Amino acid sequence: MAVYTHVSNTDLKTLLQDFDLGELVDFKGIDGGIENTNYFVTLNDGAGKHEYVLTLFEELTHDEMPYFVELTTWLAERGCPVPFPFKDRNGIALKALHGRPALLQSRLSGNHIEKLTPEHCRQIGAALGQFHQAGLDFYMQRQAHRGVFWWRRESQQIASKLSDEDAQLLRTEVTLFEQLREQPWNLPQGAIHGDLFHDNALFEGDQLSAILDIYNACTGYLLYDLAIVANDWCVNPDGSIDPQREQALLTAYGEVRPFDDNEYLAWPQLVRTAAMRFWLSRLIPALDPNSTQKIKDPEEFRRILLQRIKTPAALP
Ligand SMILES: Nc1ncnc2c1ncn2[C@@H]1O[C@H](COP(=O)(O)OP(=O)(O)OP(=O)(O)O)[C@@H](O)[C@H]1O
Ligand SMILES: N[C@@H](CCO)C(=O)O
Repeated sequence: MAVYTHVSNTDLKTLLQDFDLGELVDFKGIDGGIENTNYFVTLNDGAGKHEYVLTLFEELTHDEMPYFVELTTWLAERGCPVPFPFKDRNGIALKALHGRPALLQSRLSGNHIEKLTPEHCRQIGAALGQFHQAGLDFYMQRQAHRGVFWWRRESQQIASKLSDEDAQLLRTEVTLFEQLREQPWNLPQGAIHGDLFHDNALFEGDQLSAILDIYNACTGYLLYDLAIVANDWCVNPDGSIDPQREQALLTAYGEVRPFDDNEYLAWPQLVRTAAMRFWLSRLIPALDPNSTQKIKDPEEFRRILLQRIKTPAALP
């Protein structure tokens, strides 16, 4: 379960003294997630009970947090269904608990979807288009934590633990992305989510109600963000792509933010780069005997990468 840092009743009551949100009724650690510690928190403000989420950040530092506080507030104000942090009575959202950055956020309603349909993909495509449009004039920048510099370094460090074939596959993808960056394509960039897997979305019935876990957000190619979504939302368990779901995703996204000409050229590589990035981030803890992180299967993304190489992707 993803409670890495234990929060006691007293910790929480002390934190809540800074806010005017009500009395603590209940709180409970959340099972899902692998990076951060999350608790559902119930408060009573006298008029009734309200639900919140307390997140303690296990990897991000205090210095990195203002980007996320500002971005989530910015996006929520522009109608994106993202949780936003509450400010205490001094106007401060960013708190600290057990030395970790902590935020008390809105709890959004809805459930995770297990069986993805073209309609779910259409909705997430439109919502990601809206997210990117809303973020275009966002005033802060952040370099990706697991971006080009990270995968260049990590792919070299891990190579000795891989088969020659896999090490070569990683090297090739890192090089191909570097070649893409050198093209004079001027691909649209902005604030991207960076990890919009379907387990980071909630649906109320069949309506998208929340986009969660924005803490991989950074400044990057908008199309790369869409590639991350396509590789998770539109893929079958064997790594093959479901063309109907992918068509629904890309068409809905393109209706909100029409693609630039050069994005058509970049797409076949960006879906490969996105598959490589998650293959690598899953390989690192899986091959580290001392890792305390919950392990997700790296093979899934190796299969997707091979599939994307075998059948080059195309934007509609
Ligand atoms: N604001 C929220 N509203 C409703 N549910 C939430 C909220 N925040 C978190 N959750 C629930 O907690 C789960 C874990 O949260 P989250 O995905 O942010 O954790 P994480 O460890 O940061 O994630 P990841 O494994 O994707 O890195 C979510 O999948 C969701 O079920
Ligand atoms: N969504 C990521 C984990 C969180 O960053 C994965 O499935 O590998």
